[in-house]
Amino acid sequence: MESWPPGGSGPAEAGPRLRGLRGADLAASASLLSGAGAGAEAGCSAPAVAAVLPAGGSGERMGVPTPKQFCPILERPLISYTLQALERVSWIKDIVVAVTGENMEAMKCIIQRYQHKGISLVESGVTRHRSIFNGLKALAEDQPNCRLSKPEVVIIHDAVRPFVEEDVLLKVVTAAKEHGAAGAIRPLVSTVISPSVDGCLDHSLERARHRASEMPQAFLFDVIYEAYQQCSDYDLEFGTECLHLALKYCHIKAKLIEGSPDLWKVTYKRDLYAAESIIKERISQQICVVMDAKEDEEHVGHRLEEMLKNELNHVKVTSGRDLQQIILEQCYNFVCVNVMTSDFEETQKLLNMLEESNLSILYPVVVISVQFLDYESVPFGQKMENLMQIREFAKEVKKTNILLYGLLVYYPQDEQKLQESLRQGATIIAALIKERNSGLIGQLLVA
Ligand SMILES: Nc1ccn([C@@H]2O[C@H](COP(=O)(O)OP(=O)(O)OP(=O)(O)O)[C@@H](O)[C@H]2O)c(=O)n1
Ligand SMILES: O=C(CO)[C@H](O)[C@H](O)COP(=O)(O)O
Repeated sequence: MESWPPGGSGPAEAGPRLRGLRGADLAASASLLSGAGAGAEAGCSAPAVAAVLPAGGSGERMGVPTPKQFCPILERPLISYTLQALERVSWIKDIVVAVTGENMEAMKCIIQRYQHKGISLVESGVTRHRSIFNGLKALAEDQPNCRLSKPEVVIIHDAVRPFVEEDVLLKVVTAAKEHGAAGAIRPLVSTVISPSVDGCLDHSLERARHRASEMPQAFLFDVIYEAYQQCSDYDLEFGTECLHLALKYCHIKAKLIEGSPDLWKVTYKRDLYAAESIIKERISQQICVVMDAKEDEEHVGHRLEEMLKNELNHVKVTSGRDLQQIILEQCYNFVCVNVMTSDFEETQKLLNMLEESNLSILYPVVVISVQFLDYESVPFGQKMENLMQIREFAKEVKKTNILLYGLLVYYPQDEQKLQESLRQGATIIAALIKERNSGLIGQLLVA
């Protein structure tokens, strides 16, 4: 049988006390965990994996009335981003979310509105540990009315850490299968010191020898469930570390896995701004340019596309020849360049397609309709009258989370001036996409 890691350093250290499972033969790749791929053919078993998300806190440190897991980022509650991050991992079978009775209905609405799948809800407890314990009970077979099946490995992840990636989940699950428990860590940013009762420094820890414990963490289910069953009321009330419970009650030394900086826990108000910036940056990496004219190296629309490519060199600019495919690839930014006409026919076609695709359920989609201000072709007044319709279109599509903006690019005869207009246009497009400001929808900006 193929062992893991491939070419690894022999058998694992002494296993967890409760192990009795499959020893060091690990399901250790995503394909293996989803039951496909070479490892599966070789006969290694993929562990059944579930996740528990504590989401029953009140977010006191954030200082706003809404618990932070329900605070909106780009108009979508924070917890929905975390659910999205977990549910896209195909080998996580069940996700149990612990929320307060008071927020149960709100949570159901979030699940429905953002089309989350495979989520079960349980009532949270008065502390984080109690909420996690309730989540675990929903997965344990010894509980009455248990509808879910007991996983071999359970991931525990805070609902307020939205940027968890599949690779770190895979690492903690793989390590948990081998060691019984595993958790993500980060280097300490500040030195940890211990004050004495009189408020003076008692001692300080050597920063390089300590780490911050983050999430996700993963455990053999039997290990962590037993730890919670055994642990004291004091632990349930004041404890902050699940890995510690596994150590204290099951003698499991968790494997520590280096995590990425994005794993941090949204705690203070400024963290919401940071999370919003990260999300905006992630969805602004690709722009699709749709044109109403045939391909022609010379025409002004093509020159604008080239300008976008040159000015925004960190962004992928694609042409919208295969729009369906681009929508499927989850591009959230569209520039509709109208060279031939001064109406919104082409823009409307694009908007219809976007609405049908449901692309904007999770993120606001930006559409910028570009027109050229060429005074010679159509009388200016008439053109403006047509263009002002953008206000109504923008109001309408905002309901489906599409942000529509207009951009008029001055098109003079003078080559140098035209070049400057196109550069300005590219800068405005970049700013609209980066900011996703819903206050500017329906505006006709001029480059
Ligand atoms: N009784 C509790 C307390 C906390 N949590 C959850 O545990 C995670 C991490 O806890 P923390 O950041 O401390 O959240 P809060 O307790 O909400 O924040 P604060 O300590 O600022 O009040 C959050 O997803 C939070 O909702 C929970 O499920 N049940
Ligand atoms: O980082 C963690 C390690 O387990 C936990 O998320 C953290 O300890 C939660 O504690 P608190 O609820 O006090 O913020």
